[in-house]
Amino acid sequence: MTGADPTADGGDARGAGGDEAADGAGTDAPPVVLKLGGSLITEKDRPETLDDAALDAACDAVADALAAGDVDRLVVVHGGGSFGHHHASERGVSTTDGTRDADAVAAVHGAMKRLNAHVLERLRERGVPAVPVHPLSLAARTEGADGRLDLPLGSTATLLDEGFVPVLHGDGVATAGDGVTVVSGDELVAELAAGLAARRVGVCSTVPGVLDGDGDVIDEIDDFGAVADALGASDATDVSGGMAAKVRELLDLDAPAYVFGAAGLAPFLRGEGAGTRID
Ligand SMILES: Nc1ncnc2c1ncn2[C@@H]1O[C@H](COP(=O)(O)OP(=O)(O)OP(=O)(O)O)[C@@H](O)[C@H]1O
Ligand SMILES: C=C(C)CCOP(=O)(O)O
Repeated sequence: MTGADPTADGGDARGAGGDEAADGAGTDAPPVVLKLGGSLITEKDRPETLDDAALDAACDAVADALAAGDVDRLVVVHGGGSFGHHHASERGVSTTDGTRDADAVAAVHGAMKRLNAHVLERLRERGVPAVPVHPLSLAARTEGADGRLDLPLGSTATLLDEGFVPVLHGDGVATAGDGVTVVSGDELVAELAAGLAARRVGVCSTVPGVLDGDGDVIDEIDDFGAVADALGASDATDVSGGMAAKVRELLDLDAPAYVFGAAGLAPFLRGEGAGTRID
């Protein structure tokens, strides 16, 4: 495996559910946390529209990596794309602006569950033992502009121990003093990486990495200030801060994190570097 991360575990494949999942259960190797960006797996500017080819390719890469034993324990998170962001934006809900309208919460959460069901189905079709974890039912945010996210991880950790691939998603989140706000997939990635002591973190989006002012991929980022000028919001409907918010979240982690495009997914899962390394 050329250029492999020396910490890659090369453990048992868990490419299928049932007995194979049970056989793989009980290891406590640190997991890999992977976010599939909503920009990647949906057509972000067309409400509730999947990017079929991109989603299929991403699910192929995940299934292949598990079957080959390149990754043992894997947690997948996906973003909102044209499912969550569209509904949240229409209702004026974001990571900082909450709603007390139950219909608005149902619209955002319902859309994210529909996207989650598509992701789960395509992973399971490929033999990946993927099961859903819905953050709205688990998490809470404390009050104020710097509200802290509390994401209990017992369910995700136990699913991992039992040989499953938990699949979380950006969602609504109960927020003290503000009803329900949006929790982004990037925030979830950060919580999962810290709480599960992740080995590596990958964020797969539509860009080949974090781009500098000339449009070239930045190899490595270890300081927000040094790249802040180049970091913008998303170029599509997005209520959670785009690339700038992503880099902020990833810089706080202990685990090495990578931001890459579709072509970087298989190398990342093999334990190689991809796109921009953030640490
Ligand atoms: N310096 C930069 N380098 C790379 N992308 C950038 C930069 N500045 C802004 N962006 C935008 O950030 C987008 C990626 O962030 P975005 O939040 O849309 O991705 P995602 O995580 O795939 O989607 P989602 O939030 O739906 O999960 C890129 O498509 C690009 O438009
Ligand atoms: C808009 C919603 C509900 C999810 C946002 O998650 P993200 O796409 O990871 O920013």
